[in-house]
Amino acid sequence: MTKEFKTLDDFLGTHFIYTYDNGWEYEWYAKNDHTVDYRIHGGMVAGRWVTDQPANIVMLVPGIYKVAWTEPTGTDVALDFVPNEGKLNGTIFFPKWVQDHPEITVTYQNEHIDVMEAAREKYDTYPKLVVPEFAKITYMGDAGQDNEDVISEAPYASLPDDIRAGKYFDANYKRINK
Ligand SMILES: C=Cc1ccc(O)cc1
Repeated sequence: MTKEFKTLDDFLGTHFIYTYDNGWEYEWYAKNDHTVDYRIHGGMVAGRWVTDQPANIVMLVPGIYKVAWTEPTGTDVALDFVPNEGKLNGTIFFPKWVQDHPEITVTYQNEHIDVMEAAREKYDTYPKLVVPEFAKITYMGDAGQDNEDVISEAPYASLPDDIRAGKYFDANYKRINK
């Protein structure tokens, strides 16, 4: 995908894979102007995936986008995308309990919201773990808005490579092996 990002509409519906400078690999989709989906392929909570997370999504200046949300786990996230430069800056604010028990969050969160809410009550919030990192974008795809096929199964080892190799989506950005 080689388009130049200028407007908010250019950003909405875009599917990204990127690797943070600490080695953590994330896949993230701007589903619409108030919703994001993502899958985590590497790092402290690799294996976690989430759909339909409400988020605030704005364009700061042409081609630069800020996205922020708070999760049922109590984790807060702020991402600044500069897609024309192939990079972003993300800060993740983890409650202490996620650092202590990451395995609780490694699941399809949508089916376990009650588990996240119980854990955030049971365990400590502070001190938070703040992870501020730049990331390099390794894939961008024009999935269109509200495409339920983009993030629609659990992460597995070769998934980012399959997407980058063009083996995962057809010409209409639907999953090939469903
Ligand atoms: C905790 C979620 C999360 C999703 C995407 C990203 O880049 C960082 C954090």
